[in-house]
Amino acid sequence: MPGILITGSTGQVGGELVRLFRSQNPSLEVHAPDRSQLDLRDPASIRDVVRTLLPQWIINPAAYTAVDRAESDQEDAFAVNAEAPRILGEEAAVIGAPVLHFSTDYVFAGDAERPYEETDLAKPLGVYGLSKLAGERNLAASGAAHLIFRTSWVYGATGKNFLRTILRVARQQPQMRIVADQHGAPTAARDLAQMTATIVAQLEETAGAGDLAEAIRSIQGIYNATNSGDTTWFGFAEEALRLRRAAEPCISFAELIPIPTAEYPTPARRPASSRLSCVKLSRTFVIQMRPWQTALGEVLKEIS
Ligand SMILES: NC(=O)C1=CN([C@@H]2O[C@H](COP(=O)(O)OP(=O)(O)OC[C@H]3O[C@@H](n4cnc5c(N)ncnc54)[C@H](OP(=O)(O)O)[C@@H]3O)[C@@H](O)[C@H]2O)C=CC1
Ligand SMILES: Cc1cn([C@H]2C[C@H](O)[C@@H](COP(=O)(O)OP(=O)(O)O[C@H]3O[C@@H](C)C(=O)[C@@H](O)[C@H]3O)O2)c(=O)[nH]c1=O
Ligand SMILES: [Mg+2]
Repeated sequence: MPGILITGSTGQVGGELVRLFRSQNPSLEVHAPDRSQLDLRDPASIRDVVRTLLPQWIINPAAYTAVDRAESDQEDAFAVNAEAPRILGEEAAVIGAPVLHFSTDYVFAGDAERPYEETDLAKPLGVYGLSKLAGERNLAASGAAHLIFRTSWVYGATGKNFLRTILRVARQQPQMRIVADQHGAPTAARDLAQMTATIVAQLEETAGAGDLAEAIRSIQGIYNATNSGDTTWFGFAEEALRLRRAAEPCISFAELIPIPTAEYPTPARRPASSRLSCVKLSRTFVIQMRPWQTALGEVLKEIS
């Protein structure tokens, strides 16, 4: 039965997308194959799944997201982040299904003094960013109607993310050293899913009985999509612990110590400023993303 194909459903954004689409419209077929049913490192597996399911939409939040590990695992990072979007795009083009894809602020070098716009020059500092940039370009060249959402610093109540690391370690250690000179926008996975569902509904409405892929082509391309406002990793951790302390006054949490990036060496370099301007998104789709603090407060209520 036709419907939506969502990759990466065990991940943060994929999980939220599956939950949201299933709850919004129980009669919609939501196909959410896991890695055992759809291995994105394997082009034959991708082609097989798309040709069998013939979805009306393909949403691809799956990715190789281990930023540091990617430095020594280029092959897998590029297979999942660069080649899979190409193959998905090629198959989507054949069946006329639009592809909604996710990318990252880490495509930028991070030396800009203002928020990056979609047309700014991308110049990744590491393998993860390079592989994601290649994925954007491969999808764009595939012939599929597509939207690429560049987002940043994704977190949720479950999964592997900075917020959950901070909350865990802050109960175990007296002090935590957190970089305070990398700037960006924390973005809730659920807000990205909500945004995606809103856009899908708008586009279906616009297309009406006409061709969905054709309706998308005139606006296809890259869209920055983050919660609004910005902070540093230190500021993000500080706000999370401030809210936690208010909710759990009897528990003692680590003291946070702001440090420069140079004092937190990692295999992959990260951008100093990867703030993204979301003006294009809000103009095109009439979407206003919430402030990151509001989203954080909501997500924290779900974490015990
Ligand atoms: N996390 C972040 O901070 C940011 C993420 N993004 C982008 O947003 C999107 C969503 O990220 P997020 O939800 O956080 O990612 P997660 O790391 O939470 O989830 C990644 C998903 O991809 C799946 N996956 C990875 N490799 C394969 C494979 N070979 N075959 C099949 N599935 C695979 C994982 O499956 P499994 O569980 O089996 O490993 C998992 O379901 C991605 O495109 C990411 O690049 C952009 C900016 C920030
Ligand atoms: C855990 C920890 C991290 N840090 C620093 C390291 C790094 O500079 C920054 C963030 O660390 P993390 O490794 O959690 O986050 P990182 O893996 O860099 O997160 C990135 O993931 C990919 C997928 C993206 O697309 C990006 O938008 C971004 O969210 O915080 C500290 O300073 N102290 C700490 O205790
Ligand atoms: Mg990480």
